[in-house]
Amino acid sequence: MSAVPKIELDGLSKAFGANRVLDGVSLAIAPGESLTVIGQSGSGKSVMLKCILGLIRPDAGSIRIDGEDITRLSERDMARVRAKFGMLFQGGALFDSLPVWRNVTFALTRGRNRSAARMKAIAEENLEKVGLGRQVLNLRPSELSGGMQKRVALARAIAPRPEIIFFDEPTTGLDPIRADVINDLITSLVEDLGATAVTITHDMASARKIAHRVAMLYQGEIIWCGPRDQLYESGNPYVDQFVQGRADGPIR
Ligand SMILES: Nc1ncnc2c1ncn2[C@@H]1O[C@H](COP(=O)(O)OP(=O)(O)OP(=O)(O)O)[C@@H](O)[C@H]1O
Repeated sequence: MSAVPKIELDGLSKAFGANRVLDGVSLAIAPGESLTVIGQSGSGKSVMLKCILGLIRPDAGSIRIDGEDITRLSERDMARVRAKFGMLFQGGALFDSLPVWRNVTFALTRGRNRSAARMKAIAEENLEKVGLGRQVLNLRPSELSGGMQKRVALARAIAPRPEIIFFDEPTTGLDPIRADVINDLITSLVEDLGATAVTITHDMASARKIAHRVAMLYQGEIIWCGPRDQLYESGNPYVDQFVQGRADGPIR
């Protein structure tokens, strides 16, 4: 790991009333690393992600991006940090009232008036990276298949060339073959862009394929973090039960 992690969480804690969701999460992610976060439903994966994105303020602990603690930044400074982030939302979250090219360039225009021809050219270039042709530029998202919509959402996430990309369950709802196509795309995009990637997933095949390392969140803490090829031989009974999807074991 290089001297300054791209993302560093230290003692991150967040409770909602009596519900202690994050209870001292510590994790360092190196520049260019792809990390996958696994854990049961309700274990706090999304809350962790929202803390990093600055959407939820943690109760304690620090979040460093390129060494800068972002937990107490003003909204204006947070906007500067957010410009480093790209996000692929669960379900794509495309705007159906806008054609594909406007969806892809959404973060680039941010309501400003930009040349449509220039934006279409950028959309085309990014769609090509995810294997879609110019024939989809003027279509509405609802005119595309689910797999194609995911690709458009991916093109939108990478269009601003973010330094850090967050993927929230990128393969959910896709058949295994399409899911694997998305896994390959994520792997090559992250490599191409040299981006740091954090992916939340319930899909173990995807976790193993796209991650350099996998971290498991359980009862508010990272209970295991290791290279993807050790996921099935972690020696940790909680991880074992989870990745094998067994009802029996220490997790109730
Ligand atoms: N804004 C909020 N207010 C109160 N409780 C919240 C809020 N956001 C999340 N929680 C609670 O935090 C816990 C963790 O939720 P979170 O969405 O992070 O789980 P998750 O691991 O992402 O689950 P899933 O895999 O099902 O998406 C849950 O008990 C949830 O009810």
